[in-house]
Amino acid sequence: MLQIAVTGKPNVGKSSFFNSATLSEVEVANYPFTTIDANAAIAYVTSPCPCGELEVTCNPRTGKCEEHIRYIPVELIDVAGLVPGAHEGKGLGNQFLDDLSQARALIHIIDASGSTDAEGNPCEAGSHDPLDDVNFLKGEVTMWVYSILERNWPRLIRKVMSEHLNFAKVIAEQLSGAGVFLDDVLEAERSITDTNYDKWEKDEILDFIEKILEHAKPIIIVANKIDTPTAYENIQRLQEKYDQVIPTSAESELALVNAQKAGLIKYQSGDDHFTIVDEAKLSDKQKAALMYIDENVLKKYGSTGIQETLNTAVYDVLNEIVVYPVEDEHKYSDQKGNILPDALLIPKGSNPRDLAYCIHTDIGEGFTHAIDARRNMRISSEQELKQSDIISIISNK
Ligand SMILES: Nc1nc2c(ncn2[C@@H]2O[C@H](COP(=O)(O)OP(=O)(O)OP(=O)(O)O)[C@@H](O)[C@H]2O)c(=O)[nH]1
Repeated sequence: MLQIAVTGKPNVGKSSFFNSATLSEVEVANYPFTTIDANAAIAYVTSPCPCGELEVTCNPRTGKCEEHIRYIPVELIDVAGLVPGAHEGKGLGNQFLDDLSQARALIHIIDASGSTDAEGNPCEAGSHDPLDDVNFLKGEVTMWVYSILERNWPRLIRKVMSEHLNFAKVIAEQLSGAGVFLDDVLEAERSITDTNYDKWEKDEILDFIEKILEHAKPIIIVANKIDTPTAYENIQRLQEKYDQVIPTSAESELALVNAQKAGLIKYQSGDDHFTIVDEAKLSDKQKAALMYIDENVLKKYGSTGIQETLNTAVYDVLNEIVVYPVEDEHKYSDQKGNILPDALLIPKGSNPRDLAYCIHTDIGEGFTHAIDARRNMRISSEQELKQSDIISIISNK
C-alpha cells in the first residue's frame, strides 16, 4: 500500500492531522514530543466511483463507497521528533528519518498561526514566522541522505570508475534503505553536467541529493491552524512564495469527524459545509464550536483541507490514477459477483500489463490481453490507462 508520512516540527498539529485523517487515537498535547514513535494507520483518498454513472451498487473489498465517492486506502505514518538540527542528533535525533524512509511523499505540516517557535515550543500567536519553517525539512532529509553517501563516496566512485559500473545504479543501491529507487537517481542524473564524480565537492553532492529527493520524497506544504486569527496573512504570504500550500485545520476536522461519528451532524471529509442533525442534542458549547468552524474555516477556506491534502499528495504530487480491475467485464464484477470490488492506485502512464503485475506477479506473467469493460473492447497491452478505467485482465495463469 502506498505510504505517506505526516511530519513537521513538534506542536504544529501532526497528531491532530493524523488522527483526523485516520480516526485513531494517538495522544494530542500542547508540548513538544507528545508523539515519540512512528504511528501508522489507514487514511483514504477519494475519487468519484463509476457505480454512479453505471447505475450499479458496488461492493468495495477495501475502503468504502459513500454517495458514489470511493474511499481508497493509503497508509499514513505519523513521524515525530523533527527539529532543526535533527540530523546532528538534536531533539530525538535521527530516529524520525528512518521512519521517513518507507514514505513515498512527505506531508510537511507547519503552524500557520505562528504560535510554535523554531524548536517546536508554544509561543505567543503570531510571534514566529512560519515562512522560516518551510525549508528545514528538505534540509534535514538532504543531510540525512548526505550522511549515508558521504562516508562511502570515495569508495563508491572508485568502484564505478574501475569496474565501469553504472553510476546511478551504484548510488541507488547505496540509498535503497532510505527508500530511494533507481528511477529517482536516473531522474536526477539527467541534470548532471559534470561527470567527474571523484572531483565533486560537498555542494555538488548536496545538489545531486536534492534532485534525487524531489523525485523520491516530494514534499507537500500544509499550513495548519487556519482557524486562528493570525493564520490568514501568513497563508497569503506562504502561497505567494510557494507554488502549492494547502491551508488546513486539523483540529476542526477532528471536531467535525467526531461530531459526525456521534450522529450530531452530517459531514463528509472534504465538504464545505455540515448539517446539524438535531439541534436539541447539541450543548451550547458544541453549537458555538461548530459555528466557529463554519465561519472561520469552511466558509473562509472551502474545507478543512485534510482530504484535499491527501488527494493532492496521491493524485497531483505522486501522479497516481485509480483503476478498477474486474473479472467479468459485462457485470463489472469479480467471479463471486462483487461489483467493482477493487479500486487500485497505480502510477499514471501504466498500461494493462503493468496493471496485471500490480494485481499479482502470476497474472502479469500470464497476461494475454485486456478488455476495457466500459466499451467492451479489447485494448492493446501498451495502451496508457486512464483515471477510472474499468479493466478486465485476461491471463493464462
Ligand atoms: N487552533 C488550532 N490548534 C491546533 C490545530 N491542530 C492542532 N492544534 C493544537 O496544537 C497543539 C499540538 O497538536 P498535536 O497534534 O499534538 O501536534 P504534534 O505536531 O503532533 O506535536 P508533537 O507530538 O509534539 O510532535 C495541540 O494543542 C492541538 O490542539 C488546528 O488546526 N487549529
